[in-house]
Amino acid sequence: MEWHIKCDAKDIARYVLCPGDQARAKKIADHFDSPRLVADSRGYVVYTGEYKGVPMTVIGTGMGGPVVAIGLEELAHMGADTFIRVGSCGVFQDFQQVGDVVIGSGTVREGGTSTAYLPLRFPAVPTFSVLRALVEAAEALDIPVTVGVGSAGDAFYAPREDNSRGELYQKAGIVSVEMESDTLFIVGQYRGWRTGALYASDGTNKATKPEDKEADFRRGEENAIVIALEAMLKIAQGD
Ligand SMILES: O=P(O)(O)O[C@H]1O[C@H](CO)[C@@H](O)[C@H]1O
Ligand SMILES: O=c1cc[nH]c(=O)[nH]1
Repeated sequence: MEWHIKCDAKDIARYVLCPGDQARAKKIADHFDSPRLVADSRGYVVYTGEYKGVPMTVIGTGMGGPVVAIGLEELAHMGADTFIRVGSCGVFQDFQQVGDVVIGSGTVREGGTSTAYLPLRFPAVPTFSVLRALVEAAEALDIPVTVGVGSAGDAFYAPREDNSRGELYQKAGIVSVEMESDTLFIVGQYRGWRTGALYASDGTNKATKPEDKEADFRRGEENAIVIALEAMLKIAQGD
C-alpha cells in the first residue's frame, strides 16, 4: 500500500490522465465505462475504468509540482507508466482566447520540485510519441489547437514588480502558464515514463475577456478531455 494514495495496485491502469482539478478528474472518469473511485486520500481522487475497452486511470492531484510528483510516483509504483496532464492555463499571445486548447511542446521551468530530480539545464519536454498522439487526436477530432512552449511555476499569486516577465514571454512566443507540466515532464524524463500535456485556456492573463468566460472555458476543457482520451487510446492500441 502506498503512503498517500491508498489503493490496491490492481486498481491502477498503466495509462493515466492527470488534471490538477479533482472535479475535472470526475468529468474525465464520466467518459469511462464503469468508472470506480479507487482512492480518495490526501486530496488525491483516483478513478479507474475503461475507455473504449482500454483500462485507464485518472487522478485529480490538486495544484502544484509537489503533489504531482508524489501522486505520479506512487501511481508508477503501482504500474502506471504513461501520463497525460489535462490542465488549464493562462495565455500570453494576442491570438489566444478563453477556451482555446494548447498542447505543450515544452515548458519553461519555473517551479522548484523538478530541480530535486534534474538541474535546470535539462529541458522540460513531453515524450515525442505522446505529443504526436495528442496532435493527431486533435486533428482527427477537428479541434483547433495551438502547439507550443509554455511555462510552469509554483506561485499562482506571485507579486510582480512590473509586467516585464509577461512582455518577455509574449515576445518569445510562450503560449501557456500553469503549474505542473515542468514537474511532469522532468520527473517523467528521470523515471522513464511517457508524458504529455494539454491545457484549456482560462484566459486569466489576457487583458480582454469574452462575455461568457465560464462557458468558453468549459467548452475548451471538454475539448481537451476528449483529445487526451483519444490520444491515450491510440497510444495504448500501439503498445
Ligand atoms: O486546472 P489545473 O489542472 O489545476 O491547472 C491549473 O489550474 C491551477 C491554478 O488555477 C493550477 O493547478 C494550474 O496548473
Ligand atoms: O497557473 C495558472 C493556471 C491557469 N491560469 C493561469 O493564469 N495560471
